[in-house]
Amino acid sequence: MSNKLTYLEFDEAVKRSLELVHATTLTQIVPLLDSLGKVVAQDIICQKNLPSFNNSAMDGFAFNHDDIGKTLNIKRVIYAGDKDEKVQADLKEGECYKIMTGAQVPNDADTIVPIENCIDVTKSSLTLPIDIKKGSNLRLKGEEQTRGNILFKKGEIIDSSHIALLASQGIVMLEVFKDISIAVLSTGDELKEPWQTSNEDEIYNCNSYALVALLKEKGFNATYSGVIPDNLESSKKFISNLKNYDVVITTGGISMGDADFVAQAFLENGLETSFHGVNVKPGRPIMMGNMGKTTVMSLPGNPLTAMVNMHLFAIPVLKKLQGSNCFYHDVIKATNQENFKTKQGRVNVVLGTCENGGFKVTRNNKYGSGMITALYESNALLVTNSDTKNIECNQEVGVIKFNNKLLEKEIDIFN
Ligand SMILES: Nc1nc2c(c(=O)[nH]1)N[C@H]1C(S)=C(S)[C@@H](COP(=O)(O)OP(=O)(O)OC[C@H]3O[C@@H](n4cnc5c(N)ncnc54)[C@H](O)[C@@H]3O)O[C@H]1N2
Ligand code: MOO
Repeated sequence: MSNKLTYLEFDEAVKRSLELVHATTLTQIVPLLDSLGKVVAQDIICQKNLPSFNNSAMDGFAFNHDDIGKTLNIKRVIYAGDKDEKVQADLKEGECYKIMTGAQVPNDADTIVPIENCIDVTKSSLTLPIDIKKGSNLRLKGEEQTRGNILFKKGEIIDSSHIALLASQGIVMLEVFKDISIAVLSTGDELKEPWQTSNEDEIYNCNSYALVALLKEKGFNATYSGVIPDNLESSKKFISNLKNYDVVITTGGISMGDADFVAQAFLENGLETSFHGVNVKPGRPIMMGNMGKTTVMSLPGNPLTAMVNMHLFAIPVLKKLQGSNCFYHDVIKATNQENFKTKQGRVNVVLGTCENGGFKVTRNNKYGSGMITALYESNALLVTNSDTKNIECNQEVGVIKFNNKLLEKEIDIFN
């Protein structure tokens, strides 16, 4: 326990927290669908043109644009999947192909007209309208992507749109960064596990479960590793067993209380503290550093604060360590719907709900750090700079939604 914490400025703490880690270099090969949510470890190069042959965007007729306005005989019908002689170019003057969406277009047709735009359509002939642009409804080989192009880059997080691209290339296995290993721990003799009986004077450990769940929501695999005991010797021993993890995240025991041994126990295990104490409300006691090859993130015990710190400070660091290119918060613009006050002299992190272009502060910003429901009632954070005293109704604000994707470039998050 230190006697007094020095509170680092928020910006500096964010900078230092990101400097603590470098992208992992460990990779693994995974099947296509198992790559969802993982960070890709190599550029993905186009191997098969998109599309890979000229094809029709409509059910209709493929013809030579010189024949516009004429009555044409239907040479044959071409279906999606037809190949070889069925798609050979063999139009004679005054002929066209009847063609289905996705079917190959022979080289002697340069334009497609949808069936409903033609005149006097019979089984064997039709008349073309005169107002058709050359090349319309013809999807050209390689117009979307050509072989050799980068489809997406190393460091991107695979989502369903990446899966579509990978499948379109016939890629069934790919290289992703191996999951970083994360241990989540609590501290405090007052804690009971949710499956235990708890008396009126005991509380349930909700932080560890909330943090493991939040990490899962963000694509990480964390292990709940127990409660660090509230005494220095046992804490030291407990922590010495965690050095194989890439990251250790703790909650509680890092403030000024007589039972706040966490910082000391980490220090005695070789922690090089990057900062302990940040000028932010809530979350002031937060501590980060490296203990050998393990990054340590000690968050305050108050449940609301622990989760807010996790969103704001910890997730970006973990994303960077996991190999993602994107580790800066995105901010969306919204209209503030209710006046509220903030504490000047500190960066404030304010909970609220961001919906339909509006931001509504939670409980008029009068909730406590120990609360659990205020977080449940919110889906976003608003960060003020230390000069801000209040946020006016109808003021445009910048908001960080809990489910935002992170960005490659840093942007201003302050209000
Ligand atoms: N003299 C001072 N006291 C405090 C300061 C300060 O600057 N000077 N800072 C306050 C702030 S701000 C915070 S936040 C808390 C953080 O303290 P700790 O990180 O040491 O957390 P604890 O004291 O261990 O616990 C705080 C609170 O949270 C409850 N808790 C802890 N772990 C869990 C858990 N896993 N699940 C649910 N609830 C948990 C714990 O019972 C306490 O009620 O310190 C202030 N004090
Ligand atoms: O960080 Mo504490 O939660 O401000 O009360």
